[in-house]
Amino acid sequence: MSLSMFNDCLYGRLRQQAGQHWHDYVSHTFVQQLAAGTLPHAAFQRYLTQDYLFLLHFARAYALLVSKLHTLPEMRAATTSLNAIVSELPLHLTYCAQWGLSESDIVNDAEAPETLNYTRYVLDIGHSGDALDLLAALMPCVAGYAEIGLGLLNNPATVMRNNPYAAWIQNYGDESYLAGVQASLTLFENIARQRGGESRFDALANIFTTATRLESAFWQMGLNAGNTSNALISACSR
Ligand SMILES: Cc1ncc(C[n+]2csc(CCO)c2C)c(N)n1
Repeated sequence: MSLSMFNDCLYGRLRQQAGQHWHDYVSHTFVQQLAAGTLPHAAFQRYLTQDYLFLLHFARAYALLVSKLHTLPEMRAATTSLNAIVSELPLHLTYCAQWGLSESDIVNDAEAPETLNYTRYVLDIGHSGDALDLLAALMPCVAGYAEIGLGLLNNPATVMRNNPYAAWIQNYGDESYLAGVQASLTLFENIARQRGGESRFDALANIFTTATRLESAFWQMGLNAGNTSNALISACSR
């Protein structure tokens, strides 16, 4: 699999039209600092904790997608993604433990506005729209992380030795993970063909770009927590 998979078909056109918003998401300062190994510990911890809460709701969005599909192969494809997220959640807790975060720290943390905004937006699109609308809201997350992971792994400037975030970077370039992304892209293109994707381009672009902006806001939430003055404020209020 190569980065060219991101240029084709409806997905490629949606990614293209998102323009600067897409660029802001995939090359966010959070991602750059992660690649350099310079991201503050507090920023990554905040991101990881909120990501667990994010993934819980994302799994619900995939469950909603299953209910909006009509054929068994499509339902199977969406169920595979749902299962991948649900089975990744305990692994996420193990990973968090290495960063000094216990399960109760994570589960009891209040959802950040950025987490609420993003996940409930996706669920709202799912409830008010059809399977294609929902997939347009899900794709920036699914395919964007693969693009970020592959981009970092293929970039000679990425620091992999003595980088505390190397395992995270490696994970998003993993073959089995990328196969899952490919399956989601295929499902998206099939549903787009069935449900008049081209004639709905503007509405889908709006959804896709909104989800992309919410991804950037999610990175920014993590980055803000690593900001020294913010870290001091949150330490004082504990
Ligand atoms: C904020 C945020 N955005 C995207 C992902 C990545 N991600 C979440 S579910 C999924 C597909 C199934 O594994 C992928 C790629 C994340 N973890 N957190």
